[in-house]
Amino acid sequence: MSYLSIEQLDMSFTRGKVSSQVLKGINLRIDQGEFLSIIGHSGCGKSTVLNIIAGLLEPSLGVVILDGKEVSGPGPDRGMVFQNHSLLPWLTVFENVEVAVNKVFKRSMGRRERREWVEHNLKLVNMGHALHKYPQEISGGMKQRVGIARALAMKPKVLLLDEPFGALDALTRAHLQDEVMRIQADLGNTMMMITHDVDEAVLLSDRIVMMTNGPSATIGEILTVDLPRPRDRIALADDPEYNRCRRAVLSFLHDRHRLH
Ligand SMILES: Nc1ncnc2c1ncn2[C@@H]1O[C@H](COP(=O)(O)OP(=O)(O)OP(=O)(O)O)[C@@H](O)[C@H]1O
Repeated sequence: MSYLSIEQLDMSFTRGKVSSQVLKGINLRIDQGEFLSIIGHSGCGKSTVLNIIAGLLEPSLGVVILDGKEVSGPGPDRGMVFQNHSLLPWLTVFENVEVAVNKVFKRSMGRRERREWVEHNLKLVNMGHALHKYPQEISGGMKQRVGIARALAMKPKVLLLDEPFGALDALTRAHLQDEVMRIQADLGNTMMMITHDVDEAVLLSDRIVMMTNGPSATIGEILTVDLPRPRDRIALADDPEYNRCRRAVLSFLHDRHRLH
């Protein structure tokens, strides 16, 4: 059985008497430790898929099963990272992560152990130097690091990343992509990421899920990225398999499923 499976998912939003179908017949199976990206044109329903897995939205039809258990609401077994950091401005970097850790591990970890765990996770994303800074005192990339640390600190079974690097400049983005790859290699996390960036999808993913345009969007194709890890962005620029994958995604998005 797959670690995470999405079975026959349909989603419609209803306003008044008008109902619009956003997703139709989404089926997906994800293995433990896999890195999966979802790519597709704006508005096709990528965030809706992620929000259903997170338990923030209830699907009109179908189920999500994580580690043998049906998803029926939000929970700490699914960590989320959003494009725009969602840190609490009145708490320090340390406290932002601590709030989540206290919520999940108040009973199972002692006070000191929890504090060490918060620090450990912030060090993991190279934020050990800024524990007592407030969100407004750190850069956008640093805020995203804290968001990632906070999600990881809950020891989620799957990490859901909704365009986590979308608001960052190219250099910061590259640094964070490398860090996420390093963390995933170290910890073996199962990750699902939404992106609009073809290079990012190919660099990070084991598989890329390409969605058709809405309404009633579904999975058009799934591409397996057969590149060894660790992956080096510079070396991959001339790699035939890297370029084959890149072309396949670009062709899906721009030739076969262009927006009219
Ligand atoms: N709560 C909601 N109520 C009504 N319609 C919604 C709701 N959430 C999303 N939609 C609609 O569902 C469709 C898919 O939205 P979604 O945000 O999932 O797309 P997306 O692929 O993530 O877009 P983008 O790439 O621009 O972030 C859109 O047409 C959107 O307007």
